Amino acid sequence: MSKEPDRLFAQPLPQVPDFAFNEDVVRVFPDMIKRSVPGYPTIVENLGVLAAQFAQPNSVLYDLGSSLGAVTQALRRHVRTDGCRVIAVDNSAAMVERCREYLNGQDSMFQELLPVEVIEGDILALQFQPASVVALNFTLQFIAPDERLALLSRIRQSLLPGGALILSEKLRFNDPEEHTLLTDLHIAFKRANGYSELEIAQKRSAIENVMKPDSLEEHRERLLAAGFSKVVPWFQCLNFASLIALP
Ligand SMILES: Nc1ncnc2c1ncn2[C@@H]1O[C@H](C[S@+](CC[C@H]([NH3+])C(=O)[O-])CC(=O)[O-])[C@@H](O)[C@H]1O
Ligand SMILES: O=C(O)C(=O)Cc1ccccc1
Repeated sequence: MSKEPDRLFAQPLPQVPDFAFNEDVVRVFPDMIKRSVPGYPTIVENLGVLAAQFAQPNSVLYDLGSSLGAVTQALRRHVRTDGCRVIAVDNSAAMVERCREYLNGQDSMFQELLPVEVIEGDILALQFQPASVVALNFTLQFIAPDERLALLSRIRQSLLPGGALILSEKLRFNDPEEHTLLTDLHIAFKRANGYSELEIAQKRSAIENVMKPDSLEEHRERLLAAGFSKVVPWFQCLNFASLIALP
C-alpha cells in the first residue's frame, strides 16, 4: 500500500474544487481514509469476519465502490465458503487501476484466495448476480439521494436467503445537539491525526456538494422500504456507523 501522506488540502486554494476520486486522491487514499474515518480499520477487518458468517456456497460477494480494494482483500482473507467469488466495482479509473495492482500483490503473497474480478463501472448500472454478501463501505453517501432507494432495492432483489448487505456510512443526526457534538468530536479526531484547521475546512468544502450523509433513521426506513426485513447496527464510532441489513 502507498504510504504517501495526505497533504491535498494543506495549502490555501483560491477556490476549493468539488472532491473527486482522481489520481491525486488515489495516491494518498489509504492515509486519507485512515486519518479521516474513525473506526475504518476496525470496520474493514470485521467486515471480513461478518461476511464469512453470511457467505453462501457458489455465490458472489460484491464490494461496491471498492476504491483500492481494502474490503475485497478482507473478504478474500476471511471467507472460505466453497465456490464464492468477489466482484469489486468502482467508477474511478484511477482507483480501479491501482486496486488491480494491489490485488495482484495479495495473490502473490497468499494461496487459496477467493477469485476476484474488478469492474470499472457505475454501480447504478450494474446487473447483479445472485449474491450472499454485498458491501457498501462508505459508498452510498456518494450516490445521488434520489437514486439510493432504487439501488438498495436492486441489491435486496439479488440477495440470497442467509445473505446480508453491510452498509457503512457517515451519519448526520436529527437532534442538533447530538449532531454538533459528534461533528466536533470528528474534527478533534482529524486534528489529533495531524490535519490542520485549513486542511479540515478545505476538505469539508470539497466534499459538501458530493457527499450527502443521511441519519440512522433515514437509513433504517429506506432499507425497510427496499424490502430488507431487519436492520442491525453493529458498529459506531463518533458519526460513522456500519449496519447489517438482512433480506
Ligand atoms: N456510482 C458509482 N459507481 C461506482 N463507484 C462509485 C460510484 N460513486 C462513487 N463510487 C466510488 O465509491 C468510492 C467511495 S470511497 C469507498 C471506500 C472503500 N469502500 C473502502 O472501504 O476502502 C469512500 C470515501 O472515500 O469516503 C470511491 O472509490 C468512488 O470512486
Ligand atoms: O474527511 C471527512 O471529513 C469525511 O467525512 C470522510 C471522507 C473520507 C475520505 C474521502 C471523503 C470523505
